[in-house]
This record gives sequence, C-alpha cells and structure tokens, in this order.
Amino acid sequence: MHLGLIGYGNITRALLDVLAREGAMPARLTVLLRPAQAEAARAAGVEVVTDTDALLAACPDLIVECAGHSAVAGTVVPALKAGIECVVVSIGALADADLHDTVRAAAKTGHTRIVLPAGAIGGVDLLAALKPSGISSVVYTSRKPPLAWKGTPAEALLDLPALTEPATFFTGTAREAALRYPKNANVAATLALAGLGFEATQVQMVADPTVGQNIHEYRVTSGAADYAIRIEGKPSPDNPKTSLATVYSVAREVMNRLNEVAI
Ligand SMILES: NC(=O)C1=CN([C@@H]2O[C@H](COP(=O)(O)OP(=O)(O)OC[C@H]3O[C@@H](n4cnc5c(N)ncnc54)[C@H](O)[C@@H]3O)[C@@H](O)[C@H]2O)C=CC1
Ligand SMILES: O=C([O-])CC(=O)C(=O)O
Repeated sequence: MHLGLIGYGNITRALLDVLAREGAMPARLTVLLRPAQAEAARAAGVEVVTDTDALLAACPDLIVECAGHSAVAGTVVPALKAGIECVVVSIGALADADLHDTVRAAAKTGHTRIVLPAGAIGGVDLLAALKPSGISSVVYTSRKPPLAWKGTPAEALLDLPALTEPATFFTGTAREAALRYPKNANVAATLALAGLGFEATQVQMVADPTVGQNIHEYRVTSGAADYAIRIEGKPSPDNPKTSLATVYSVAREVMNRLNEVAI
C-alpha cells in the first residue's frame, strides 16, 4: 500500500510508531506537511511533500488526514475528486454544511468515499446501525482537564488554571460545538453524523480539574436499543487535547486495509 498522510503532528507521528511496532508499515509513505516540519520528517526517513498537487501527483492508494479542519477543504476534497479514498479525523469540519455537501459531491465525482473513523470514542458502529430504527436522543458530554481547553474559547469564559471544581462552559448543539471548538469537538461531530444530525445531537463540554483523562460519555435512545458509554481516554503526551485512542483508531483503519480480515 502507498499511504498518504496529511499533517505531521501528534497523531501522525504516534501513528507511524504504532504501525512500525505492529509490523504494518505501508510499502510507501508520503506525508503532506507544513514546510517548517519538512526537515524533521525527512530526518525520520519520511517522504515529504508540501502541497496538495504534489501529494496527488504521488498517487497514494489511501490518504489519512491527521491535520486540522482546513485540510478537509484544501486537500481532502481534491483527493476525493481524484478518486483517492480518504480517512478524515478532523470530522468537525463537516459541521460546515456547504463543505459537507462539497465533500460528498467530490467523493461521487471520484467514485470513492470518505471514511470517518471512531476516533477518540467507540460505539459509533452501534449508533450508525440504530439510525433506521429511529433515534430519539443522543446526549454527549466531553470532560477534560483544564489544560486541554487552553487556546479555545473556554479560556475567555473560565479562569482555567484557577479551577478547583468542574465547570460546564458549553451546552448546545453538535454543530455549534464543532465549529467553535475545532480541536476538541470532532467527537461531537462524529456522533452527529452517525446518529441524529448536527442540530439534534446535544453536547456539553466540561473543564474538570479533578480528572486526568479525556472522558467521553454519551447516551443514546432509539427504537431498537438504548445504551450509554463512557470512555476514559488517556491524553496524548504531545497534545493533551487529543486522546491517544484516536491514534489507535486511525491505525486500525490502515491495518484493516492491509489485513485479510477487517475488524
Ligand atoms: N476524530 C476524533 O475523534 C479526533 C480528531 N482529532 C483531530 O485530529 C487532528 C490532528 O490532531 P493532532 O495530531 O493531535 O494535532 P496536532 O496539532 O498535534 O497536529 C496537527 C498538525 O497538522 C498540521 N497541519 C494543519 N493543517 C494542515 C494542512 N492543511 N496541511 C498540512 N499540515 C497541516 C499542523 O501544523 C500540525 O503540525 C485535529 O484536527 C484534531 O482536532 C483529535 C482528536 C480526536
Ligand atoms: O481526543 C479527544 O479526546 C476528543 C477530541 O479532541 C475531539 O473530539 O476533537
């Protein structure tokens, strides 16, 4: 497999470690990154490109986006049009309804598809499966240590370093959450896309100095099953906003395309 990656940050670097450890390194790897990161990546033995055209010209079999919302419009859309399957982690980008339409049209043009991994959470398979049974509610709470909300609008609402007890600073729709907290609410968008949509999926975000993990809890009620799930994600050492489970979820997507059995 020739794997194309977008972004050379926390997820990409950890992903490459996991694939190497698992003996699942693709035969060829091309990474689209910011020019400032090119030297470090080349030193790690990675084939580097710095613009979308060069990534597409390399013709990877699969592209995995591990960068940020802007990469979805900038690189994923042209890649889909060119017929390359794309796994996207910055799922919150699809809260922009126009971009969501553009992405779907691009996949149709390229006769390919965009794959949305479970990312930091689990249970998305069940939620998506339950959709035709009629889902009546999806309520999601994201609870992270104050540090994980640094550099987000939560900073203007709370004195994050001084918090001594949990503070719920956001209650609203998945759409609002994903658009206002692009680096922290991809899970909200994933649940919305799997289940009730961006307007009806209810989201709470909590800065909690009493926890050391990124805790994702959601409850689903539907025609065929009701369930609640709680994931206590360990934060990535290099980016406390991102749960380590996200890296493994992306690794699973890659390994499922290399193995005889996909699970
Ligand atoms: N689906 C999910 O459950 C989750 C999704 N995420 C998302 O995954 C993405 C990556 O997360 P991390 O690796 O932890 O972030 P990071 O900030 O450590 O790394 C992202 C890297 O991509 C680079 N980048 C951004 N836009 C780019 C572009 N257009 N082209 C090339 N490089 C670009 C940045 O400069 C940075 O080096 C973020 O959007 C994050 O919000 C994170 C956690 C869970
Ligand atoms: O990794 C996590 O804990 C979840 C996250 O950042 C997101 O939903 O964007």
